[in-house]
Amino acid sequence: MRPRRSVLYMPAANQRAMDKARSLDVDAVIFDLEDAVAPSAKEQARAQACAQVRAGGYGHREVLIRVNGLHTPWGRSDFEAALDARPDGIVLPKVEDVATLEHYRDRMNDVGTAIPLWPMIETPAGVSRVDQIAAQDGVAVLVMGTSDLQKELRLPDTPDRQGLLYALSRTVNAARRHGRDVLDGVSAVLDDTEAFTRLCEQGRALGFDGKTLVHPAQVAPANRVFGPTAQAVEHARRVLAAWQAAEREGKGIAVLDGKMVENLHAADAERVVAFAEAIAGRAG
Ligand SMILES: CC(C)(COP(=O)(O)OP(=O)(O)OC[C@H]1O[C@@H](n2cnc3c(N)ncnc32)[C@H](O)[C@@H]1OP(=O)(O)O)[C@@H](O)C(=O)NCCC(=O)NCCSC(=O)C[C@H](O)C(=O)O
Ligand SMILES: [Mg+2]
Repeated sequence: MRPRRSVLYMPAANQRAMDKARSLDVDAVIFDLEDAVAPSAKEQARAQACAQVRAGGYGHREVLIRVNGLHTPWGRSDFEAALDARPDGIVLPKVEDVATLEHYRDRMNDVGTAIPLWPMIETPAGVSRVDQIAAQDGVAVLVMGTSDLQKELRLPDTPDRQGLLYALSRTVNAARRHGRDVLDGVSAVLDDTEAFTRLCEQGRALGFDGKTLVHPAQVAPANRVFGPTAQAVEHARRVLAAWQAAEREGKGIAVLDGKMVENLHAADAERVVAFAEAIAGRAG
């Protein structure tokens, strides 16, 4: 199990941010070559992102590169350079169909490499085809691009994200159906921890594994909300103990604190404990 509670973007043109990420308590970092980089800085950013991946030093953190789309002047060269640098994953913006993913996969086959793909769902077409996208070999994580999607859908910027709920839930459903992780989109709120925490809680309630972030101040709230609480871990351990005791007695069902415990509760508890152990191992 891989914790992906906090996944921080940074512009690959910003050397200082990429250096700083080595000391942040994030689960993953994304060096962005797409929207956070001005056209005039694209080539330099690409070279810096790849150099940073090669230099390493990010410890337990997954390191990813977000490339520009295939329809842009930089997309193909970004992908080639990323394949060469071998990050832990490649984030693909605005994926709308299976053919796009096949192109990337064919290219990886050509050069005999396989790097996990993290397609972004951030257009109406992407939302409509998200199940087919999630089903593709090589896809590890689905990433919501809520800023682009909000723009495409012409949605007002409301704190409850009402207009996005269909796309968010549809994407979570597709991810779960095909066994992928799924990340919520970014928030531009940098100076209001309470408001940002509420957004994380909404994402957690919708079923996301974690949130994509744009600033170090967002890391701690995301880790807190998307990680299991100490009480949840303690409860999960008790559920497992009760279930194992029932199994030893040849029973297919247990009772704990006046509540029925079935196989599915035990499986969920196992996942919570494994998640907590993965986070603890990561910290160590
Ligand atoms: C938003 C920012 C431009 C703000 O930057 P800045 O003014 O430098 O912030 P601070 O002065 O508060 O920074 C304090 C220190 O933290 C470092 N820092 C800041 N941001 C990051 C970061 N993202 N990663 C790592 N480190 C960061 C600063 O360097 C300061 O360090 P120090 O000097 O040592 O004290 C900036 O936060 C920023 O650029 N954020 C990322 C923006 C980004 O990548 N956007 C693209 C991805 S989101 C997207 O595209 C949406 C998606 O596609 C969709 O459609 O939804
Ligand atoms: Mg976007």
